[in-house]
Amino acid sequence: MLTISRMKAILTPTLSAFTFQLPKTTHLALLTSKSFPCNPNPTTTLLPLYPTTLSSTCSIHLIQSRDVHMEPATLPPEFPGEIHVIVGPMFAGKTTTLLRRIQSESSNGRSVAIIKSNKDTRYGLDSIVTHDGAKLPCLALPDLSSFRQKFGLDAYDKLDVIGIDEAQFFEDLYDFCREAADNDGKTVIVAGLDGDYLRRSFGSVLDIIPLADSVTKLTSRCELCGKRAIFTLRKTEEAQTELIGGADVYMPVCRKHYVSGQVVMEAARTVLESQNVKCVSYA
Ligand SMILES: Nc1ncnc2c1ncn2[C@@H]1O[C@H](COP(=O)(O)OP(=O)(O)O)[C@@H](O)[C@H]1O
Ligand SMILES: Cc1cn([C@H]2C[C@H](O)[C@@H](COP(=O)(O)O)O2)c(=O)[nH]c1=O
Ligand SMILES: [Zn+2]
Repeated sequence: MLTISRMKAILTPTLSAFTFQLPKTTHLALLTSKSFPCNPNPTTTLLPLYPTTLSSTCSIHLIQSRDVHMEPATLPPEFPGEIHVIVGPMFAGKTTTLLRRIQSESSNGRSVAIIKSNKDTRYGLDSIVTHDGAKLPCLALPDLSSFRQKFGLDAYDKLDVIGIDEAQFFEDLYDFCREAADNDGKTVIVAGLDGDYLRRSFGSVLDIIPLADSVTKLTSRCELCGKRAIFTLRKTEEAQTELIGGADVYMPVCRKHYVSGQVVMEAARTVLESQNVKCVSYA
């Protein structure tokens, strides 16, 4: 087991970024359960070497620096990044908030870029557009892992802030955000739906909450009563999770109208489904 002082010693970056070197006169030994059969911990452990206290049945291998081979360690950047998450139902102002934050970062002299999913082709692929018509240029991509390559490696290095809209459509959201903030020092601002039309967790948006510096949940106005809307009701009978659309397909609703609306829509979907099944069985 690692003591606090040993953990501090390991975490204190007196080591180079790419090599893990032990001085030749080290009093540390890398012991595994194989080389040290009486070790109660079966995993590889860094332990102090105190030969006098060890049982004579144990064989010990003192590994000198030239023998140690470890994967290159990546130290955090000098200025670590940040992750800010904006969630809420449709029409809550997520894209508007993202645009404002990006514009404000840009006017503070920071270099910015916005990514959206190429699944949403409603307003073309070269800009993100709010339900009010405000827009900013963006890159529409199938996944986030292709961003560095598409944006250009040099341009990526110079980038300070990355905005991601429609985050629910990106499967690799977690890895991208972690790497961009932890390793590359970027500020990442993520906007997306926390829940789908059935109020189930949507894509990987909720997975990045543990990585986030801040989480903002926005609300809209219920289209049926004007109260605070926290859910998105799908007005059509389609049942698949992903269905691109705007006010023609969805409306923001309060809890009461979600529950009553969902009962009506579920009943309609069930009727349509049973009719489809009949059609298929007659065919
Ligand atoms: N029921 C609605 N139907 C259409 N537009 C709406 C509705 N409710 C609000 N809006 C408009 O949508 C704007 C928010 O748009 P946007 O930022 O694109 O939201 P989000 O990204 O959360 O879907 C609001 O400022 C408002 O003008
Ligand atoms: C609820 C819900 C939404 N979608 C789609 C519909 C829109 O194309 C986007 C959300 O856009 P917005 O910027 O938040 O207005 O997501 C979906 O595919 N499935 C759903 O359940
Ligand atoms: Zn309502």
